[in-house]
Order: sequence, then C-alpha cells, then structure tokens
Amino acid sequence: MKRIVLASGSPRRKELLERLKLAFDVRVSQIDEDIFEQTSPHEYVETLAMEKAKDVASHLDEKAIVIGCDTVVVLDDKILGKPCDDDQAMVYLQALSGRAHEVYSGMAILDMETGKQYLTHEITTVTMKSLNHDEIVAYVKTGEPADKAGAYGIQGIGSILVEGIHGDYYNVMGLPLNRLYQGFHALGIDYFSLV
Ligand SMILES: Cc1cn([C@H]2C[C@H](O)[C@@H](COP(=O)(O)OP(=O)(O)OP(=O)(O)O)O2)c(=O)[nH]c1=O
Repeated sequence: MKRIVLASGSPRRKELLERLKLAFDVRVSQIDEDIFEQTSPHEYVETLAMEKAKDVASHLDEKAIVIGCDTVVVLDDKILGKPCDDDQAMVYLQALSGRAHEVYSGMAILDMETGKQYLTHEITTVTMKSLNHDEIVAYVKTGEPADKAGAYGIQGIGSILVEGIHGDYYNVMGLPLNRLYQGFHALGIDYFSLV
C-alpha cells in the first residue's frame, strides 16, 4: 500500500482529502514562502506547491506520495495571499467587493518510489457581492479572513459574501480534487485501489 503524505498545515486541505476516504499523514513544510518572487500567478502557485512537496519529501524516512499545494487570489493581475493583519484583510475585501476575481491553486504530486512528478494549477472565478464598510468590519472581526488567501473563506461565513462561482469549488478551498485525481492517473496511481 502506498503511503500518502499531505504536505500542508491547512485544515481545509486535510478536510478535503479526508472526503476522498484516503489514508494519509500530514506533514507541514517549513519553507519560507516570502522568499519566492511573485512571477505570474500560475508560475508562483506551482513553484510554491512543488517547493512545499519537495521540502516535506526530503524529511520523510520512507518513500511516499507527497501532495503540496498553494492557493492565492488574483485581482487585476495582483496576487493576494494571506493578509498580514486585519487592516490588510479590510483592504483586500474592499478591493474584492462587487467584483470577479480568480483563485489559483498550484498542486504538486511527487511519487518518491517512481521518481515521477505531476505539477499543475487550477483557476476558479469567484464573484463577490458588493460589501459595505460595516459588513467588511464585521466579517474581519470574526477572525475568519486571517489565515486565508484573499481574506475570505468560501466554505465558512465567507459563503454569504459570494455571489457566484465558475469552476472547481474545492480549488477555492485550497485543493482541486478533480486535478488530484487526474494527477494520480497521470502518475499511474489507481485511486480506487487506495480507498
Ligand atoms: C480563497 C480561500 C482560501 N482558503 C485558504 C486555503 C489555504 O489554506 C489558504 C492559502 O494559504 P496557502 O499558503 O496556500 O496554505 P496554508 O498556509 O494554509 O497551508 P500550507 O502552506 O501549509 O499548505 O487559504 C480557504 O480556506 N477558503 C477560501 O475561500
């Protein structure tokens, strides 16, 4: 049985992988995300996903399939990561208010046994309703924006701020499940033999 390791400290990614009924361990990468240059969004999220996966793989004592991800929000070609504080969360939400933006997740899958790698990204468009100042203040106060790209969580209270979505919902939450399945297939890993 192949061992699967999720290279992420994100509780959302853990929750999503659990939905696929796979047995897996979680290891959190120690890379410093701030040292990576913000190139184009897809290059950026793919680079970070691969670096997280490689870092975790390098610390494992046995071979595994390692999954790394990175998620950002992109508005007018600008990358919005996790807000550094409440003020930045307010600025992000003001900018996103009443507009459509893209959510990019990069995903890297490393099969340490075969040495094969799969690297991809998924893009989902999210339209946010117009938010007034009081709503933004109240939402930031809930604490939900703090650890989320773009300062909102579509799966939580943030769901009431979202008017529409085009594409993979799970990608917005941080782990594009359909791509994951495609990646397993591309690497010759039979998902249904793992469940
Ligand atoms: C837009 C959006 C992001 N997010 C989250 C997913 C990610 O956890 C987070 C983006 O930060 P990431 O840097 O991608 O991930 P992380 O720091 O949480 O975990 P790790 O680096 O260890 O893998 O934003 C939501 O939960 N809901 C949303 O609607």
